[in-house]
Amino acid sequence: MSTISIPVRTPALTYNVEIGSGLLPFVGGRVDALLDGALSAGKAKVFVVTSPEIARLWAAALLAGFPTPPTVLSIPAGEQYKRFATLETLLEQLAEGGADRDTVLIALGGGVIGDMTGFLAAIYMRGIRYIGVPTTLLAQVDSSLGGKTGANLAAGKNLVGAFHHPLAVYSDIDVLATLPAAELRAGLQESVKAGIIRDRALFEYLDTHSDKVLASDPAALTHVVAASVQVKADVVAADEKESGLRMLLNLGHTLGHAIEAATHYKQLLHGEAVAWGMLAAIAIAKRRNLITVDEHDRMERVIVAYGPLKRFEADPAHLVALTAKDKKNRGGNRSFVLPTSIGTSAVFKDVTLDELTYTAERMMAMVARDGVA
Ligand SMILES: NC(=O)c1ccc[n+]([C@@H]2O[C@H](COP(=O)([O-])OP(=O)(O)OC[C@H]3O[C@@H](n4cnc5c(N)ncnc54)[C@H](O)[C@@H]3O)[C@@H](O)[C@H]2O)c1
Ligand SMILES: O=C(O)C(=O)C[C@@H](O)[C@H](O)[C@H](O)COP(=O)(O)O
Ligand SMILES: [Zn+2]
Repeated sequence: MSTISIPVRTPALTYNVEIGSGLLPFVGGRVDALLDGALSAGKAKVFVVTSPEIARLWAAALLAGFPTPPTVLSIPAGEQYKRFATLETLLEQLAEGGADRDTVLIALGGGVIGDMTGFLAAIYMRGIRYIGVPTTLLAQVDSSLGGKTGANLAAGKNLVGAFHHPLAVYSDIDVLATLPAAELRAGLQESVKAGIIRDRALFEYLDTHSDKVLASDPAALTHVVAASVQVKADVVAADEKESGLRMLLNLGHTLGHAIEAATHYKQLLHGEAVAWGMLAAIAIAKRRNLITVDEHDRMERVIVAYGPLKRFEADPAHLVALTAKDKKNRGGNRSFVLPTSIGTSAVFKDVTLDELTYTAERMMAMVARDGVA
């Protein structure tokens, strides 16, 4: 089996994101080796956190590779469960199951499972280790690395959490075969984002290979996952805690997160909300002459190609009001990520309420006109 390993370098540790087909049955052995044989020696317990549907599809292949059977904890699927109530249930289950400071958690699932398992690992006994086994395209290209973990509040997206990196990430491209098409498309919007902010070659690839990518061609998906992970690994290495450069990974998220909160995390997938947020951001960039009309139209075409852009209900003024909760805001100023070309971007602290209102109203007009039911 040939795999690609991409290191994520942080001040405290360096870990690898391993990407390949047929990786799942080998994860147990790799984790045991990473822990110097602690699993086979019975010195560390493993808890796999997942959801019933993912467990049905992929848990057997993962569990078979462990020297001793891990305990499986299951939570319902969906963004609306990325909440404290779910975490509390899991924390009690860890304690009842005898998890201790040597325990290792495995996140088997998409970004919701990954963000919550990472947060569990950050707070259980003040911090234990975890491993990512991402099963959605979104989690493979973005959420499984970088150490942002957390949960949502009614007031806003990801308003609680901790920076806590995994020990390693194992991305098996084969698991994407069972992913619903809408989830694949939503995840690919984070790759489009990575291309727009920092990697023109990735953007061009997504533009010119959309047929193969959307048909889940394994070679095409492997390329997209590896290139997206490289973008994120480079950004995280330069700015782990998001004091500057890392904000670029938030392109489309200022309004995207506002849409998710306004719709109570129920109407759109995260990547679908980010797609609308990116359309809004490129509209501001065009209006400011940061990008040419041609660049704008090409970005718009690629975002739409990886759509469909789903309809949702929200009041533009409410969306703008929700951006006040954005974690990137500092000293009363909003930080807004805008592209400056295809493959470059910057953080702007002078985006006005008028610009936000213009773009939110324009976006809601597009939702009404072009949004897919
Ligand atoms: N921490 C980060 O850096 C970061 C980055 C991007 C997104 N996120 C977060 O990630 C979350 C979105 O993640 P997501 O898009 O993976 O959604 P998700 O975790 O909700 O998973 C999507 C759906 O796909 C199902 N599923 C997962 N794998 C499957 C498979 N292989 N086959 C069939 N079904 C499968 C899940 O059960 C779920 O119903 C959001 O909460 C977002 O905020 C975090
Ligand atoms: O890793 C990052 O940094 C990102 O911003 C990646 C985003 O795709 C992701 O949705 C992240 O969860 C957003 O984090 P937040 O800090 O804006 O809540
Ligand atoms: Zn995101």
